[in-house]
Amino acid sequence: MTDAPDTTTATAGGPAAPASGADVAPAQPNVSPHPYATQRAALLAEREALGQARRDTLLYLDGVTKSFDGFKAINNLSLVIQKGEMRAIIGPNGAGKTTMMDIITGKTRPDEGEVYFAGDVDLTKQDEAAIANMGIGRKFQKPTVFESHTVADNIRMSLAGSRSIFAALLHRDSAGERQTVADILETTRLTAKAGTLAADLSHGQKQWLEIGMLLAQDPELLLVDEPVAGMTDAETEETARLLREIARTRSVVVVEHDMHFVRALDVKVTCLHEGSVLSEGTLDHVSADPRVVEVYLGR
Ligand SMILES: Nc1ncnc2c1ncn2[C@@H]1O[C@H](COP(=O)(O)OP(=O)(O)OP(=O)(O)O)[C@@H](O)[C@H]1O
Repeated sequence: MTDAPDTTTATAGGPAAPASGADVAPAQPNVSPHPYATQRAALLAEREALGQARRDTLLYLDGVTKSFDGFKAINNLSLVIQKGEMRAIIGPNGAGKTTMMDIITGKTRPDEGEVYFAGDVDLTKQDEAAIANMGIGRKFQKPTVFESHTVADNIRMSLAGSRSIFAALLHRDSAGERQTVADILETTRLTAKAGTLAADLSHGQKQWLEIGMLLAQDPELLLVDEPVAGMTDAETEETARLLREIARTRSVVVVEHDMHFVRALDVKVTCLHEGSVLSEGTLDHVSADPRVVEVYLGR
């Protein structure tokens, strides 16, 4: 039998007293705990430490697997995003980036593994609407704005929450709402375009507007899929600045292939491959990883 840590303190010649001193504990013989009890205590302590690590994170994926017709699109994927962190996700086509986002947002259910938000919320048990309501916003690659409405109205409609779009347009804004819209327009570089129809924006400005519409829902975590695809170089640079500003108050996960943009983000990078994390760290570290060069950057 191995020595086990004794959880009691023996008094000289007498029975054990509780370590914390106080008032309870009837007299007990001073015996070591059964080895199984010791193992169980160690297991519980380990679980408690894991639970604590999970509770300190905003997004926690562990051992996540998802197969489509026997093909593992996500394969034992583990990924942790801290509160207030921005993370860039890179990786070759088919690496599982979109499927990972689908799992986080409840569009796809994993076959195995844990997916937790804000410590304790098991996302695998929530549907898409509930996940959006609890503060996870997603921007797809193609912007979907209301083209026949002004930029400001697009943001007001997203602020409206449970109001219908029609009601939102008739609704008289409170001073607080006007300020929020103004702040979002400023963050998304669209103040001068507030009265412009969304249809008349450039592609890059439409992407920013959609980011603004997400911000109007006040998400704690933003998932952004290839935001700079099709943007000019100037728009790409501005998008990096814009996302860095947003990430001062929220967590952001950005999937992107444009390495100039990823460098401008200047954040930790995760490279996915065949549904798992292939490499993780600074962009310099990840791009110097021979495995990343082989499957992605060297192509
Ligand atoms: N609904 C589905 N049914 C069958 N296979 C799927 C489905 N969704 C994804 N896959 C497969 O899973 C793998 C991962 O796809 P996924 O779209 O997640 O990759 P990705 O990293 O986002 O790629 P890309 O950079 O091209 O967008 C691919 O081989 C894809 O064909």
